[in-house]
Amino acid sequence: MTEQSPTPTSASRLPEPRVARSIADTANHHLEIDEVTKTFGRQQVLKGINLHVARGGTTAIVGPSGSGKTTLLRLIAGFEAPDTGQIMLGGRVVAGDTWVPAHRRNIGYVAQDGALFPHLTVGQNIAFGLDKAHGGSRKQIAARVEELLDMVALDGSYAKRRPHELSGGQQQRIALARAMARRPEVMLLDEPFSALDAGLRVATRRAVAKVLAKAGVTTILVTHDQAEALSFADQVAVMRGGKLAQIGNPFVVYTRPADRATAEFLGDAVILDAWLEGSLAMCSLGPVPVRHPTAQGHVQIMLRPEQIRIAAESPIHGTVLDWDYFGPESSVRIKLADRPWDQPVHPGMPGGGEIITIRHWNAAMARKGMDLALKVIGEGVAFPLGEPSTGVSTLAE
Ligand SMILES: Nc1ncnc2c1ncn2[C@@H]1O[C@H](COP(=O)(O)OP(=O)(O)OP(=O)(O)O)[C@@H](O)[C@H]1O
Repeated sequence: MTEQSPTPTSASRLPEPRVARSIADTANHHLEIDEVTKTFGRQQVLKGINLHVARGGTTAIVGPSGSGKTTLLRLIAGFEAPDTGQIMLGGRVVAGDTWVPAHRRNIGYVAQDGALFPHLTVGQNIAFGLDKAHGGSRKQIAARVEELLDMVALDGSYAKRRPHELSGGQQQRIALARAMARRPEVMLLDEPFSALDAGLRVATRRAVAKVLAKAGVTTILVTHDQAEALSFADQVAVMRGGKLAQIGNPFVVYTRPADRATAEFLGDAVILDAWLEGSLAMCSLGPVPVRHPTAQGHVQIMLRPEQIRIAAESPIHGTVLDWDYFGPESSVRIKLADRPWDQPVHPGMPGGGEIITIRHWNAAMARKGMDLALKVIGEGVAFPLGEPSTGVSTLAE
């Protein structure tokens, strides 16, 4: 192979990435948000949102604080009106040329703190969610409250308790029961688990997901917790600065993020300079295959830390700098060896020596100063040079 200079296929030449509106087929859309914008004062909070949600599907909107997630949820609920664009529910325009008020949209809403009425019992809180059509006699209301309690896996005796006599997770389940009382077709969950501690959070999230899936309710969860988004939803929409940067299934957005900022937001990322020809990137971890590269030449390649394994033998080496022990795994900081591969050197290519962080289950494998052989599993993702980093969760230094 002869030495080549970098070709001018750089970031500036690349078209704006197109973000598909949905991963579902068009016929199955329950909620359709098209070109929606919203400005508060002089701040444009939503800058042209396109998102389609399948009937009965679960979409997580994930993004940093202030990116516009709650605003979008409030527009769907009908608490705010978009400046431009259109929102359709079940094929009917609810915001745009016509306006359907919140109470006529058949949408349930659960807020971060559940917002239960402290002076009412659990039963009264849930019954509050029943309108006249679903209410009926006292006996019928009591039966429906019990049914809703059962739906969220709490027995009927809870109806007499007051909210302060419940755990945080139980309060959130009551808030969900109240929101389910009118049999909504769509449920909007605005960070409903964020006030719960880690263990309760996972259990409550599972319980809520089960209830909603069983009832076939189309669900949108807003969260700034990437792990929660990836585990809860069948479609993840990544929001940044009032735009959706990527929409895809959890596996795709995690393993093939559309850009560097999305990669870093969704989890730890090892990012290295690389030289890409065709679908093979040369970097300090050796040759790494890249699927559907959007750039060539000098790029940055992204790998998830779990893709970098300690091998019995490999031409790629690194020295352990230090590590953090987390019980089931350790996070190991490694300085890669200088120029570990026998390939032509391209201008702008690293000569090795970068510091990366990987994870390993066996802390004994990683002592300071130890020389480790490394190999890469799976494919990397190439980003054109010059993509800004969010500065979040970057493991490569
Ligand atoms: N009613 C309002 N009036 C003025 N500004 C608002 C209003 N609602 C939201 N904003 C602003 O819009 C921006 C986006 O807010 P939003 O609550 O939608 O973000 P978010 O992504 O949900 O954030 P967080 O994760 O912190 O809840 C923020 O800068 C916020 O201050």
